[in-house]
Amino acid sequence: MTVIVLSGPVGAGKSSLTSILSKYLGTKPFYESVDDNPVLPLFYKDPQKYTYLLQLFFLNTRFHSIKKALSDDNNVLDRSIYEDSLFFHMNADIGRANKLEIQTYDELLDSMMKELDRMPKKHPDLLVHIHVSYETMINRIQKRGRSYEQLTFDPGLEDYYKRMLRYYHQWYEDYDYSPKMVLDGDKYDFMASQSDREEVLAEITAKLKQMGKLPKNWQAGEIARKAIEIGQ
Ligand SMILES: Nc1ncnc2c1ncn2[C@@H]1O[C@H](COP(=O)(O)OP(=O)(O)OP(=O)(O)O)[C@@H](O)[C@H]1O
Ligand SMILES: Nc1nc(=O)c2ncn([C@H]3C[C@H](O)[C@@H](CO)O3)c2[nH]1
Repeated sequence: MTVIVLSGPVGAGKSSLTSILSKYLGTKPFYESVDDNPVLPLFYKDPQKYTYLLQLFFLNTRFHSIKKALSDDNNVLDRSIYEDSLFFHMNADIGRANKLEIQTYDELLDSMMKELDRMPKKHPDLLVHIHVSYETMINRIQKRGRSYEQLTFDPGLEDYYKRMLRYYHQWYEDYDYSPKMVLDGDKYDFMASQSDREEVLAEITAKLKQMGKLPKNWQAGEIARKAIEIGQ
């Protein structure tokens, strides 16, 4: 099997699909640190003050989970380490980090990536990017309901999220660490529609098959079929 990373902006559906896909493929899910992240609410309240600390927190937790995930050739990861850099530089571009912080962060990330050279695998086998429009993103953020991510909490988040979508567009175009594919997150409701869920899983497994990363006779067994059922 293989290491798959899901990418995409806030609320795109990465955690949800990580759960579905890992059950479907019978692999282990690795989630981003959100509910146990003490810095995240502080950041949304005062981004100017907490950008740097939040980035270090994410880099640290992501690095630990990547090391675990890449030493076992059988996982699905919710977000990539490459997106940490996207977030940091996006925040730096709006004046939330100074030159020294930028330089220190970039050097630290570089050293961490070099450290990964010693792992059995450095990059994922496949990046699955979930593309969403601004409208979908906002709907999903509202649906999930984390208070500090809402536009009512900070109207400035509208610009922040629109900027994020632009940065993600360019980031995905430039990404070349592994094969990649994009899913239309506006079109597929893999949370409520069983046929959408089946289509999304079929797209991913077709890509893995084409890459030779699925065993030749791989068939969705009993447990995999359960992952397709809504409510599982
Ligand atoms: N394709 C989809 N169709 C409908 N609802 C979805 C879809 N994907 C996710 N959702 C819903 O949108 C919300 C956000 O999803 P999720 O938490 O998986 O996003 P995420 O990309 O992991 O976000 P973040 O980067 O902020 O952690 C959840 O309420 C989830 O149920
Ligand atoms: N500033 C910042 N830098 C990151 O590296 C980063 N990674 C994730 N996040 C935010 C987005 C969601 O609110 C929430 C869950 O993804 O955490 C980040 N925010």
